[in-house]
Amino acid sequence: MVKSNSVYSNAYEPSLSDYGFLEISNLVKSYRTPDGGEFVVLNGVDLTIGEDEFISVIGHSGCGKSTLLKIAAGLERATSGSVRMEGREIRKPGSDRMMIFQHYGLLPWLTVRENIRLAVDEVLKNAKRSEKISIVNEHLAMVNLNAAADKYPDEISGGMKQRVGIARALAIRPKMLLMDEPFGALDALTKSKLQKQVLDIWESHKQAVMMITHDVDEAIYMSDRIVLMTNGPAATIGEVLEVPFPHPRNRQEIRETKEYFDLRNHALNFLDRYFTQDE
Ligand SMILES: Nc1ncnc2c1ncn2[C@@H]1O[C@H](COP(=O)(O)OP(=O)(O)OP(=O)(O)O)[C@@H](O)[C@H]1O
Repeated sequence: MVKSNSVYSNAYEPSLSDYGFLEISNLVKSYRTPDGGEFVVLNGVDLTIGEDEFISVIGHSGCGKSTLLKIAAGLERATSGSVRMEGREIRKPGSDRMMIFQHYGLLPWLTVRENIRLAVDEVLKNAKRSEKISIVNEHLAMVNLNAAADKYPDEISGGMKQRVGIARALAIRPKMLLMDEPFGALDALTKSKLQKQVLDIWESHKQAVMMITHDVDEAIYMSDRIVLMTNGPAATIGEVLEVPFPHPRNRQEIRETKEYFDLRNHALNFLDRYFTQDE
């Protein structure tokens, strides 16, 4: 059931009950071209994600990573094949899945607090006012944004905006987080702090996560498995690597291990191979 061609697949063995939460089967996505032809973006993607599993997806630009994430979010439909969450076909966006984008997606005319509150209002329609206020406050505190709660997005830094996006996504307690290069626009220090913060939150809440990244170190530090995509058009999953480090992880400590070095080189060599094919 688990697609894993990895040389590392014996290093970390999650139990079978971890699997089957999100199931992507034989997924094909193509677009009509202006001349009436067909442009196949994804061809035959099979992937199963556990309900508390953190998956990273890496691949060269244009291979269809965002398309895959959008299909899982219900923002795009597959051309054929299926994407099921807890056995039900995903056909449209739902509050059980939340997306976090690289470019924040905040509403500029609402304050930090109001941006989070809006999502809570939309999803937890029947909750009491006091309950909603306390959920917003809890999530503001979780990402250390109490002091910025009444500021507008253009009054805060990129890292803070991304924290608002994360708090907003988490506040509605989705079963799955879909993150499209969530740290891509941040400076190195902010990125590292926020990666740790997201991992801390994930370790205490344990949702399914699918995160697109271009950063192999980020993928190894954060995820349980790393999905390596082949190049497009007609991209598919080339390999799935198991990350053999238990959570919580210490970034410095794991970096000094041979397993880290081998895993990193394996992923980079895979990407180099595909890059070279393109040249
Ligand atoms: N609505 C659309 N109509 C036609 N082609 C599309 C559409 N959306 C995406 N594509 C094409 O699908 C391919 C995959 O795009 P996608 O954004 O999923 O790639 P990606 O791997 O996420 O890229 P990047 O890493 O650069 O963000 C690209 O060639 C893109 O031009």
